Amino acid sequence: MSDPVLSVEGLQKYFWEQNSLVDRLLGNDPVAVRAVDGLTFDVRRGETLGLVGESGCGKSTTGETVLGLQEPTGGRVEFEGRDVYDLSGEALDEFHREAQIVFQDPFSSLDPRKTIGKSVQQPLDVHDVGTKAEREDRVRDLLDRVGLSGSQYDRYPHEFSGGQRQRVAIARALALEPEFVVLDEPTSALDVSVQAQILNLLSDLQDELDLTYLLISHDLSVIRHICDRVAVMYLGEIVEIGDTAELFESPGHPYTEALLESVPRASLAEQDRTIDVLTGDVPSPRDPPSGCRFRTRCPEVIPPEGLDIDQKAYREVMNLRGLLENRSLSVTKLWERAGYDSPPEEPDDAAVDAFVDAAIERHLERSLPREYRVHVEDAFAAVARGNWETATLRDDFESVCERTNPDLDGTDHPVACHLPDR
Ligand SMILES: Nc1ncnc2c1ncn2[C@@H]1O[C@H](COP(=O)(O)OP(=O)(O)OP(=O)(O)O)[C@@H](O)[C@H]1O
Repeated sequence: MSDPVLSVEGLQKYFWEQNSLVDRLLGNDPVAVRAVDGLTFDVRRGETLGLVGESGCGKSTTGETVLGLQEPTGGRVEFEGRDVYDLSGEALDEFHREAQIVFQDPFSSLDPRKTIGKSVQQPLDVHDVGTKAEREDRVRDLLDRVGLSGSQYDRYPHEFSGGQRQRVAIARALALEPEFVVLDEPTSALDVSVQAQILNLLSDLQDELDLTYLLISHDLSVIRHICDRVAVMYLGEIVEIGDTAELFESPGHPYTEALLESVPRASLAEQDRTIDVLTGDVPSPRDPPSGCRFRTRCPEVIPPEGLDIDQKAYREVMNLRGLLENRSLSVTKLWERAGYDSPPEEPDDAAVDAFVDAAIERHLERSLPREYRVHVEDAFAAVARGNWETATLRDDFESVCERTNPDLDGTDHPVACHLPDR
C-alpha cells in the first residue's frame, strides 16, 4: 500500500448563517451549516480517490477546504507530511504549486477576455517560473498534451467547445507540475459523448505525470470508470471507504447500497430489484439528525430489542415520530378530517377518539400489532389535547441509530453502520 500524499483528520467546515450585524442587533442566533463534519481519510500516492454522494452532502466544500481555499472550522490536513494550515511563506507557495483544482464549469472558470494561452500561462506568471519565452513554450507543450494544439495559444474561450475548454482548464491546473489535483465534477457540465474523452485524458495524464487525484462526483458511472477507491459522503460525513470494485459489488452501508440502486440498470435481470431506492430529501445540514445521519431515510433502521414489527411499519412509525418531535403534524387538518371545522378548545373523549382515528388513518397505512398501536393512539390523543411533550413515542420506539453515531470501523473497507457484517 503506497504512502499518503494527503491525510485528512477530523476535518470540519461550518458556514455561519444569521451572522450579520443586523442579525446580532435583532438578537438572531448564528446558525451553523455543518457542510463538512469530521472527515478522516487518506489519498494515497498515485491513486484516484472518488468522493461521491448526493447534491449538498459537502463534496465540493471538502475539496476546497483540503486545498485551503476555504478556511477549516476544525481538523488537520497534511500534505506530504506537512500541516497545510500551518504553512506560510515559501512552504505555502510550494503547496499552492503542488496542489491544484479543476472545477466543474469550464465556461465560468476561464476568463473570456484572455486568450487560452494567457489563461494557461497565468499560474506560471504568478509564480514567476522561467523566462517569458520558456513559459510560452511550456504552455504550447501543455496544450498539445491535453489534446489541443500549441498553435491555438492566441484563441479565445468562445472559440472552443465545452470539452475543449475543460481541456484548457486541465492544462492550466497542470501548468505548475502539481503532484495532487482535486477534480470537482470535471465532466458534469459536458455532453455525455465528451465525458468519456475527458475522463480518459485525465487517466492518461495521471499515468504520464504520476498525478494523485481526488475526484468529486455525484455520478457513479464516472466514479466507477476512473477511481481506485471511493469514499461515500452523506450529510457532511464519510459513511464508507473501499476499493471501487469491492464497494460496487458489496456495498457495506445502506446509503451506498441505495445510491447504487438508484442508478438505472441496463440488463433485465438487474432491473428486477427488490431493494428500495432512495426516497425523501437529504435533511438540512443546519440541523442534522441525531445519531446516524442516514437513519431518517434508511431502509434498515434498527428497531429496539423486542420490538417485533416489519421494517416498513417501523419506518412509518419513525417518520411519524419525526413529525411529533418537530411538532409538525398538521393538527388543524386532522381535526377537519375528524369532522371539526376548527380544533376544539377542550376536546371531550369522543372528539379525541375521532381525532385519533383520523390521525391513524392518515399516518399509519400499515397495520401495527395491537400492543404497539396503543402507544401511537396514546400519542395522537396527547396531541389532540395539546400535550406535545408526552407524544414523542421515544420510550417505546427509540432506535440505537438515533442515539449513537456509528464510527467508521474496519481497516480495508471501513463502514459507519450499527448493523455488523451487512
Ligand atoms: N458559502 C456557503 N454558505 C452557506 N452554506 C453553504 C455555503 N457553501 C455551501 N454551503 C452548504 O453546504 C452544504 C454542502 O455544500 P457542497 O457544495 O459542499 O455540497 P456538494 O456535495 O458539493 O453538492 P453539489 O454537488 O450540489 O455541489 C450545502 O448544504 C450547501 O448549501
